[in-house]
Amino acid sequence: MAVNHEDNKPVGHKLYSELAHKSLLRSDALYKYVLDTSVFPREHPCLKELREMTDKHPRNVMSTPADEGQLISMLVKLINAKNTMEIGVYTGYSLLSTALALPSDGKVLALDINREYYELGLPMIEKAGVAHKIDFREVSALSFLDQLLQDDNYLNYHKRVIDLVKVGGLIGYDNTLWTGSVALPPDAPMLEFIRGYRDYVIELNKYLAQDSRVEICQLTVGDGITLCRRIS
Ligand SMILES: C[S@@+](CC[C@H](N)C(=O)[O-])C[C@H]1O[C@@H](n2cnc3c(N)ncnc32)[C@H](O)[C@@H]1O
Repeated sequence: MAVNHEDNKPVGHKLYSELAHKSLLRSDALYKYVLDTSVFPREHPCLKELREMTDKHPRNVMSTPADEGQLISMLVKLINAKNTMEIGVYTGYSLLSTALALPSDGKVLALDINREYYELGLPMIEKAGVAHKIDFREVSALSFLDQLLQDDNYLNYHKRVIDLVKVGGLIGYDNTLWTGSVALPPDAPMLEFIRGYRDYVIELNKYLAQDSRVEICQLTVGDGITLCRRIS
């Protein structure tokens, strides 16, 4: 749900087509400035190719934006990550960002229920010379992580993933502001797919805020990313 911040009225999905991006930064000109100045000039050519290919895909709204890919790359390097996991690959923009940022012996376990999406981006991943770092599994992530859980909601991911991350390790949850809908009243008009997942996102955010095992930082990049650094 997009919100016009001047009069605080929801404007539905119109904003996506007008701005052609899903950043929470509601100034088209400012977002373009960020991309043109700091992101695109440094984007790896294979990431650029993957992004441009994905832009033509009918489900391109799912793709990780380039500024978020840049953030992921920086984080992977800052924490000297070696073993990472990506849940939800789509065509692989964040996966390729991660794989490029990892050392040559680094690994990404990449989980998605749809191999076809992954295969769309695979030629660019191979061209970038990082396919050897990726272990792709076509699985439903929760059943892969823990056969016991039935309910595919966001909080259940946290309950599994936290045990897989060492103290000092980092988890990044994407879409935690869910196009801004988390701050709207429940009866506000919003797209069905936004409403359908909104409560799960709110539940995750509340849980993370009180989870003493992690230090958290809510970023307003892309659709909202919550960084969780495991501290105990
Ligand atoms: C928002 S997209 C991910 C975007 C991706 N990180 C990128 O860089 O473009 C969500 C992905 O999650 C996958 N997915 C949905 N439910 C899943 C599940 N239960 N287990 C694994 N993958 C799932 C979808 O097939 C889709 O490719």
